Amino acid sequence: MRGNDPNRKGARMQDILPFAKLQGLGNDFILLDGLAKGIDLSPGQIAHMCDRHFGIGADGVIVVRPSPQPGCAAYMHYVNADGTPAQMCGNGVRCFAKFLVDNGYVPAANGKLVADTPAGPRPIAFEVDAAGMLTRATVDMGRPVLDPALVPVDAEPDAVALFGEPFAGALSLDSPWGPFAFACVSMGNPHAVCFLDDVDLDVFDVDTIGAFFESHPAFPEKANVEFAVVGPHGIAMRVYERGCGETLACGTGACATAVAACLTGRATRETDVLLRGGALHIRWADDGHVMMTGPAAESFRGTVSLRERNPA
Ligand SMILES: N[C@H](CCC[C@H](N)C(=O)O)C(=O)O
Repeated sequence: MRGNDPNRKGARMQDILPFAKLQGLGNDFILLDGLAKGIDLSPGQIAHMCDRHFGIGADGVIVVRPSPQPGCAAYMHYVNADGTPAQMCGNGVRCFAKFLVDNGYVPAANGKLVADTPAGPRPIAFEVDAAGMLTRATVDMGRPVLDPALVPVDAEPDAVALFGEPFAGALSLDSPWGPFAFACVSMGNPHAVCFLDDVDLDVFDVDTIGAFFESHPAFPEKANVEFAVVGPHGIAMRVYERGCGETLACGTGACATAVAACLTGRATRETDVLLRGGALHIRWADDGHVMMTGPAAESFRGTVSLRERNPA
């Protein structure tokens, strides 16, 4: 029988990777352990894995790699569902921490670790359950970057007209649905936050309008686009992510939204961002660092074939 051919089995083993599927508020990721053996995937392989019909299905892939930085537990290599890499992923880094703790790379008793990321080191304090599995984490997401040149965004100078407050990364962009005012912030990755008034976010066409602005020329590296409505219980927000589309939650987007809301007089320095997948607690600390607290959970584990491709 063909199934007993040792040569065939050898070929199959090289093409199959174990993975873990984790999520933070429904923002879901495929995690691959690259600590012992290097894992380099093509954009096509990433896109196949993330396809919700032809692959596993996810918003992105996280490859856990050794970190050269002293004091860092490991390095988080994050890739969007379309195969494009990104500098930071807030929900992803909580799942990254969970992967390290649950698999024994970091002792649960430590209660903290430092994640190395393309945006720099990110200290994390985590909670575990009775079995020592990580359940929630608070991530020091670093300082927001407000200089338009570094977001990057081709901003306009006159923010006061848009927000009633000075804001460096402000601009108004025309669209088939009228003008939209954005407050742009980087958390290591670019975000364009639009505050909407008197809009029911549940029926707002995030897919169409978000896609229009994600690739707008005003954003040289594209942008994660957030639509936010400030309310009595926090900031409701939906997000169209760069390289992915709408996700149920976005940690860096929640941080960017909270910072923009604070700077434009719409919120205090501590608030809940209410996403479709749940709430993230954001505190913009006095030292300028943004602290993000939220859950992380494992959905399942499995093995994935690297030979498969999406049909053309
Ligand atoms: N979901 C991620 C953001 C991914 C950002 C990525 N789409 C980009 O290109 O910057 C988060 O929780 O922060």
